[in-house]
Amino acid sequence: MNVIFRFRKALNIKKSRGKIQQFNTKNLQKSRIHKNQQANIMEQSSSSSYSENALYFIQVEEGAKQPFKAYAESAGWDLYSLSSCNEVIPARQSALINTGLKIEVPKGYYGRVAPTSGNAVKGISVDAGVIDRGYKGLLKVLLVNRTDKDITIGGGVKIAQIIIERIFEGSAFFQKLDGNQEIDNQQADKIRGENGFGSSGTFAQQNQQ
Ligand SMILES: O=c1ccn([C@H]2C[C@H](O)[C@@H](COP(=O)(O)OP(=O)(O)OP(=O)(O)O)O2)c(=O)[nH]1
Repeated sequence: MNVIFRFRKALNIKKSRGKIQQFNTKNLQKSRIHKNQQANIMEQSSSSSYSENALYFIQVEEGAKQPFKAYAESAGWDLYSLSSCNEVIPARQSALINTGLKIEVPKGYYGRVAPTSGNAVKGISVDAGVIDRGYKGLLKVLLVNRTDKDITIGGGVKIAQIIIERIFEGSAFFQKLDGNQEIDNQQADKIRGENGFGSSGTFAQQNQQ
């Protein structure tokens, strides 16, 4: 699986014998590999073509940092706060921290945002964390402050990691007690787009009805 970091601006255009050579999926092999080889991530301009079998991290906000794999065999890519971040998470509360990135998850996978052990031992954990394929909104991390003191999340700090996991994409059936078989495709046909964080209903809303 290719892992690609797309810059908001087309940074990866290089001049070759007077011609402009632009990276796309056809010449990914020639793409400049990020300085840290262990990161196993290729930089690409935003105008390059798209493959549904690759993982893309797309920089959409100024100060968004490229995800990083610390070791070749790390399960996840580390995620960072925006360079301008200065968010206080009050004691025993949580806050959504923006990464400034969008993500394109490859077909057959989803992204799981998980805590890093380094943050967890300091009492900072992660909630929620399911990133659906087809989600077009900003990738945000729900950080939980489990300590009795307020914690300030500064700019460009490691907040979590994202692991890309396989999912089942076959048909689902609901068999009723009377033996009639129904397939409920109402939700499956909807396009998520930028909807998230309770767009399809929440526990609180159900209780209000
Ligand atoms: O930690 C998270 C969790 C979710 N999301 C985004 C991506 C995900 O695809 C979307 C919806 O998340 P989820 O399905 O968990 O939330 P929901 O409460 O069920 O919302 P919805 O009704 O919009 O599905 O929100 C994040 O950016 N960070």
